[in-house]
Amino acid sequence: MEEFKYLIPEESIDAIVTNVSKLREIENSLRMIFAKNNYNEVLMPSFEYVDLYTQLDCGFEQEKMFQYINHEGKNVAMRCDFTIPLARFYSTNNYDNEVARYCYFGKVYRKEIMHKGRSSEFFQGGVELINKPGIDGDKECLNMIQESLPHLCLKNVLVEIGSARFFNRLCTLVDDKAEELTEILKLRDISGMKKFVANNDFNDELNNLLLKLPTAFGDITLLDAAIKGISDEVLLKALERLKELYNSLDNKESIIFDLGMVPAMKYYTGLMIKGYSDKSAQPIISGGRYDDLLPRFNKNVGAIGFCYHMNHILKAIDKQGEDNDD
Ligand SMILES: N[C@@H](Cc1c[nH]c[nH+]1)C(=O)O
Repeated sequence: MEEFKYLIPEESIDAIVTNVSKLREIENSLRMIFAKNNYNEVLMPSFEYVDLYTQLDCGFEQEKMFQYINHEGKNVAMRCDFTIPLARFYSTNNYDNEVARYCYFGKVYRKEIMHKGRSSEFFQGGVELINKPGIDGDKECLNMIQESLPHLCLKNVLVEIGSARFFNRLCTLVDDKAEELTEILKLRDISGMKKFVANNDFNDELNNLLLKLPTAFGDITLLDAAIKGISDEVLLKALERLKELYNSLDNKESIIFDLGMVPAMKYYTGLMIKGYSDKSAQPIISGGRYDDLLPRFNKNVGAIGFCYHMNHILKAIDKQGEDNDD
C-alpha cells in the first residue's frame, strides 16, 4: 500500500500545471479583454444534474462524466461544459430576453480514453454572447479572438472557421451514412472519402464536393471555388453566410476556412471556430453559434460563444520554448 502515497490516478496525469505564472498572465489579459467588451465574469457551480447535459440531446455521453448519486437520489455530474449551464442560468435570470455577455474561467471534467496519457481536467476561459443574432454576434466574437491573439504568447496561430449548417446539411444529404461521413471528416481521411463516394450512389455534384472536403481548408479563394460548384440551396446559403461574415471583418489576418470542419459540440448550428497553434495538435480555441440551445430552455434567442483551452495553450508555449532552445 505504501507506494500509493506517491501515485496519482491516470485521470490526473498532465493536469498539474507548473507554469502557473504564465497561466495567470494569459488569464488576466483575457479577463481584461472580456471586461473591455462588457462581458460579466460568472463563477459557475462545479456540480450539475446529469440530466442537464443528457436530456438536451447535446451529445454529452453519461460515460464521459464524473458522477455520483446525491442525497436526493439524483445523479449529479462534475461540470463538463460551461455553455449548457450558462444557457440554463440565462433562462432563469433574464426575464426580458436582453443581450447577455458572460465570461468565465475554470475547469471542466471529461473522461478521456485512458492509457493515452491524457488528463480529464481541462482549464477553460471563455465567453457566451446571448441574444446577439446573426453576423453581428459572430463578428463580435471573432473580433475579440483577434484582439486576444497577441496575448497568447504564441507565434503562429490560425483561426479556422467552418459552418455547422453546412455540415448538418451534408449529413442530411448522405442520410443514414452521416455517422460514417463524420468519422471520415474527423480523420480527414482522403482515401476513406474516395471509398465512401465509390460505395454510395450520390449525385455527381455531391460526390465532387465530398471528395474535396478532407483537404478543404484555405483562404477566401477556396470558399469562392466551393460556392461556384454547389447548387443545393442550404449548402450555398451556409457558405455565403461565411463569406459575408468574412467580408464584414475589419481584421481578416489569421483567419482561414475549413469546409470539412466537424462540430466539436452537437449544439452548434452556424459559425464554428477553431484556433490552432503550430505547436499544438489540439485546438487552443474552440466555439460556435448555438441558436437551438436557449429555445430548449424556453428562451427564443440565439447565442454564440467560444473558449480558450488553457492546458493546450500552455503546452504549446512550452513546446515553442523547447524548439527555440534547439
Ligand atoms: N463549450 C465549448 C466552447 C464554447 C463556448 N461557447 C460555445 N462553445 C467547449 O467546451 O468546447
